[in-house]
Amino acid sequence: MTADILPGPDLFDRLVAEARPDWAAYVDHAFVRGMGDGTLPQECFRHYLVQDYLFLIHFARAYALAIYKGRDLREMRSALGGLKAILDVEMDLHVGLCAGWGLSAAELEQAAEAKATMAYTRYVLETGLRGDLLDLHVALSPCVIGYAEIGRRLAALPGALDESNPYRVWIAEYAGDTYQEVARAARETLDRLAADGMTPARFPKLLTVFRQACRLEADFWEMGTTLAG
Ligand SMILES: Cc1ncc(C[n+]2csc(CCO)c2C)c(N)n1
Repeated sequence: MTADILPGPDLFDRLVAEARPDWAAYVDHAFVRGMGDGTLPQECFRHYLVQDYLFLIHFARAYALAIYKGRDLREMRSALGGLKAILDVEMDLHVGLCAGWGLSAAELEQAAEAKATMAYTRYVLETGLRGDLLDLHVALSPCVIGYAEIGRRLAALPGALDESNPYRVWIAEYAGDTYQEVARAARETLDRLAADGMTPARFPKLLTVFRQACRLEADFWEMGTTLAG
């Protein structure tokens, strides 16, 4: 390794360390706390679920873009795995969760996209379009890895997983081993890409993308909290 190449490991931790206020505003948003103690108004959660359905569709498109941006078959197949997981598994899980909250598939399909959903998803897609695979994965990382941290934090709160908390299914899903493993793999992907010739000059640019994505995640919670369209 030459002196001007930063080591790959722990890129995600370094981004979080440099973006603390934005990260904290996202993972500790009032919407999140309201899920933990069960006080979040249920109409806020329903609004969030509908917008998250639209969000996941664009998220799938971002993984499709990651296939295109892959530099070899290994990277392309890895992104294909993420795309298939969303289209074949996550979307069905989400539609099932929505059904439990009284939201029909037709309702989801007809919903108008809120501005916060548009802003966040298009920012991620645009970052990936103009940049390389590392830019795209950094833009995706607050979403993929952030939800694992939120799930873990909430599950550790007393009573969060009790029968009486209407949000226990959501919390258990993200705190569960399957999702924690998805987040661990996303960290590994970042480290692998960063180890592949990332220069020190690159870090501030990636940090800008990371901070922006954290702010847009916080805006997504805010949209749910205020029922904004
Ligand atoms: C606004 C918002 N941010 C993050 C996630 C979490 N998430 C996004 S895609 C996906 C599947 C990864 O394979 C998961 C778990 C979400 N649902 N909504």
